[in-house]
Amino acid sequence: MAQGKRRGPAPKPERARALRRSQVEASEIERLEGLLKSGAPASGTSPLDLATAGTTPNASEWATSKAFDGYPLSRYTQDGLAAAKYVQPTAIQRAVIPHALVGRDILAAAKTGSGKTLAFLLPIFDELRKVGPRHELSAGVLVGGKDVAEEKTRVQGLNILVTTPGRLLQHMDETAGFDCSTLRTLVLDEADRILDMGFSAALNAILANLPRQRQTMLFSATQTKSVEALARLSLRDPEYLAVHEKAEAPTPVRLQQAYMVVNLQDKTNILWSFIRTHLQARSKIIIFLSTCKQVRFYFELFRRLRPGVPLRALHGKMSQAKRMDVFYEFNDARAAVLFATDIAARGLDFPAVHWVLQADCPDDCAAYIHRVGRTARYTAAGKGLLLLLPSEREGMLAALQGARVPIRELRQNPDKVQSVLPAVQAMLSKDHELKLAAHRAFVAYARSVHKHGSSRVFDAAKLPVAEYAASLGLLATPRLRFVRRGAVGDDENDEDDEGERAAPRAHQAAPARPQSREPDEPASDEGAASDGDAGTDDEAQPAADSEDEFLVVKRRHAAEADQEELDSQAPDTAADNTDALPMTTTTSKKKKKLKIRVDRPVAGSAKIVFDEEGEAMDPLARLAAGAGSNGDEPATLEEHAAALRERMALADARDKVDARKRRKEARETKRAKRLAREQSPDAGVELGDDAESESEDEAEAFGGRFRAGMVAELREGAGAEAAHRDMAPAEPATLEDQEALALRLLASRRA
Ligand SMILES: Nc1ncnc2c1ncn2[C@@H]1O[C@H](COP(=O)(O)OP(=O)(O)OP(=O)(O)O)[C@@H](O)[C@H]1O
Repeated sequence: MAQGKRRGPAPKPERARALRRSQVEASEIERLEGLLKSGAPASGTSPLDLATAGTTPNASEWATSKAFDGYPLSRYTQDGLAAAKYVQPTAIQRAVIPHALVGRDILAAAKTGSGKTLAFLLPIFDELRKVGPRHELSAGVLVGGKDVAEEKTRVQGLNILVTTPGRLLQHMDETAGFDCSTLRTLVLDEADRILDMGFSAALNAILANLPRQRQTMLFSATQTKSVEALARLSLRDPEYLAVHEKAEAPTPVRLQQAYMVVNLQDKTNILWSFIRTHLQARSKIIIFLSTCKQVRFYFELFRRLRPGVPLRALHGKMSQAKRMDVFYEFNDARAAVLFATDIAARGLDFPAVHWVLQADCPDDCAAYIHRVGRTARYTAAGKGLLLLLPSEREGMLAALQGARVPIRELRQNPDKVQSVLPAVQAMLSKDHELKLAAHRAFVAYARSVHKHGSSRVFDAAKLPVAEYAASLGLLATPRLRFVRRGAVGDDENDEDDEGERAAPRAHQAAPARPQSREPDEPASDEGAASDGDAGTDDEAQPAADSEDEFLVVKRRHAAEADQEELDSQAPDTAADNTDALPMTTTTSKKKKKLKIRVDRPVAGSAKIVFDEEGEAMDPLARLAAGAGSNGDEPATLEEHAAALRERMALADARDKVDARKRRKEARETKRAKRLAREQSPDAGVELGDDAESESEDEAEAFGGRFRAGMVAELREGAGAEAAHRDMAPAEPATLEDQEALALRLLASRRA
């Protein structure tokens, strides 16, 4: 068999395929480049304005396309868009993409949830096409909270780099060989925030290190003067594309916004009630608080109280890995509550968030807009509720009105506000960690307000600190060392040696416990409440009713008359009047019914309850553990504690009088004995022994023990007063005496 002449190795099939692919890609790039050159929008115009209604542009008029497939994007990018079901670009995308594709610098602003991310990602992806069709992509995310040493080994030669300014600067400074000289496109998302956070110096340093020939794009949802200044510094002949500039409001159209004026000390009840009343609707809720410590406290507290919905917490003190976990968990949840600081206020795109509750007033209007923008994203609807203290109302509303934010006043339906404070206090009394968390939350919040100074919105001097402490379950108000005397709260603040003083009663009335999880409700997978079932008393703890019954509409101002009705939130039409009722946490009827009877033992029995370790249980802890075991419980633990304190003071006074009387009697007895001895030597010995046992020292000691007895009573609960009175005159000396006393004590309690 004749052998043919060998002409070298035949091309392998893969090689042939690769060759064909690169030829196809090369010709595709050429075609797209041609389109980009011929159909680019004129500089200074917005493609949105160029678009003519109802007409389909031809290929060379791609700049006005209303569909992604009309843009000169590579086949890979088009396939990706189709796979992700992105068909029509949003307004900001239509405005930005045509300019961005031809490499222009851009300063863009659009409302939250309007699709800014894709507006800058698409041009980046297509830029990579130009880098080289056979290029293998490498991408990196550099953010704080990760292992920087490990990052240093991986940051070389990245094609796409997503980073925070601080971390980028760190790598520029510290990572040998970290090279940005090939950078072609720089995108700064949330540009205003970068500047707010004091990163302008860092940013200037970064810009100085980047190649001058680059495309730079700045995006933000709220355009500020500082962003414009940054644009002047870093952009070349930029396109200013603010697509919602002429919109009636700076917030999404499908967002319903309301505010409610509340007292600081009512927030715990309101938060609890809000969560409980939105259970049935299986809502996804984000609750914004000012500080990490508040987030921690409410998360830890509420998960122990088991509201019947998964709870999550997100704040800046968490590791990056934990943050990511929480992000995905909340992302995937159908119904959940996320307690968060402003770390979750910007850029995060959680799907289907129904409610954003700003429990603490945001720093400013921009912060408000970003926070509330976590709901009503893209075409979804959503609701936002802002809680304002009376002192914050004027300043914040003026700022919101100045920015044309359509917000109207609601007030809480007092029948739907559930008082959870008794349970909170009970929890704290037995859970040291939680008490510590409450203490820290209190100080952190006060500090956060204090740091604002006396601004138009925040007024530290007007904070009802003692009531607030009580509302976090603290029986004493933590000392605020950073507050000058009298600036926050009253002067007593600094006087207590322990750094604490007794808090006045919280602004709450009747008791109610958190409702137990209903059988069909999902358990909070953050861990069960440590004290078992939190109670099922339906009367004291209304069931999770219709979510909207919690809020009722206040009479609207004339200017708000045209605003879309929020009447679904106002089943109680009788409540539709301007004069909001003062905040009450339950009806006076309930208050009366459940009022504590200080002359009766706790829950009908003053018997001492021991825990598993054999320790006598604190009555507050006992109430927490057994709350709801019967319907005859005291009104509130706070009332209970106050009553006991009062009784202790009374008993203490009585004790002193008794002790004085006994000392006097002892002296008189002594004198009588001495006289008798002097008169009758036979009687002396016996009487003398008795006199020894009733020395003044012992009388003092008795007084001491009696006070200890009152402390014990505070521990045991109400109802032991009579027993202590009985006990007073005859302190038992022997075991038998003690047994006899114990029997008397028990008998008096049963009576
Ligand atoms: N053209 C589109 N078609 C369908 N969905 C889109 C489109 N563009 C964006 N989205 C979706 O809209 C949501 C919001 O987009 P994105 O996160 O980009 O908003 P944003 O303007 O950056 O908001 P923020 O300012 O709050 O960060 C995302 O879930 C995104 O997938």
